[in-house]
Amino acid sequence: MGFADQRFNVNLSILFTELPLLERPTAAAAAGFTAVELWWPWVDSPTPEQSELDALKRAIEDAGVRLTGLNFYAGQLPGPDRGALSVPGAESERFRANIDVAAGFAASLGCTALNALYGNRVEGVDPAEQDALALENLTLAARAADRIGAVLLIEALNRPESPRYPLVSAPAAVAVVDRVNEATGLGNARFLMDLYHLSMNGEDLPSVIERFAPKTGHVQIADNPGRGAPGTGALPLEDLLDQLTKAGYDGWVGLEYKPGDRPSAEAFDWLSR
Ligand SMILES: O=C(O)C(=O)CO
Repeated sequence: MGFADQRFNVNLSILFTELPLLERPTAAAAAGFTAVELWWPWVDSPTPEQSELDALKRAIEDAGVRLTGLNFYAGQLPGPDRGALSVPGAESERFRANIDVAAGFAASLGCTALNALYGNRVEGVDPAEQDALALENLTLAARAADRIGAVLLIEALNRPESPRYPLVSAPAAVAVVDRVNEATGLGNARFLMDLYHLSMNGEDLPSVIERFAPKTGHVQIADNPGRGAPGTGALPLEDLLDQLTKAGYDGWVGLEYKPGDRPSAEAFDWLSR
């Protein structure tokens, strides 16, 4: 086994960002990829004009790539926001308004994985209140995902870069996955195992894989330190992905890393090594 045996897709919200959004799918195809994923591209707008959605859909179709993952509206990523669904008031309303738009867009491209970032803790608001709101919103999102035959992903981020995000360990994110599945009875909530974020939290990655591979609906990678391409840091990513395969994970692996001081098209040399 090895990198050659994995199905990689490119995250177009962190790679190829030197290009306008609509040019990124073609650039990913030119770099040899058949699938892409995206954070919600309109950071200020959970409900963009239909013409904007249509233009992105056309760009993805014309490039001949598949959209395999899409984040719901989550505010400004990778910061200062880290999601909207647990944030009472306007942000929660934006998330709710986005649910059907994001699910409709995903469905129009045959995308079957929707990632719902939880949101930061808000000072002065009881965490229990935020968690109750989150469960309500995640339940709505899971139902919308189910209507289009998709899974709802729940991701752990890392504490150093997202100190106010409450899901900063694999068990914490998986506990939310379980709560959502209990609430909906649908079973379509899954863990998004981002090996970079988990390693930043100091987690024992082989043991995370052993425990949680069966509940994992998507995997993302970047090396650590630096959130760069595999080989730029110290993570044994090839071995970890092999372990995931052996544990039964056969889904996509999202390349969610920064290209560094070079054009994104040159950030895939590790694949041919
Ligand atoms: O905000 C981040 O860093 C993410 O990984 C979002 O998916």
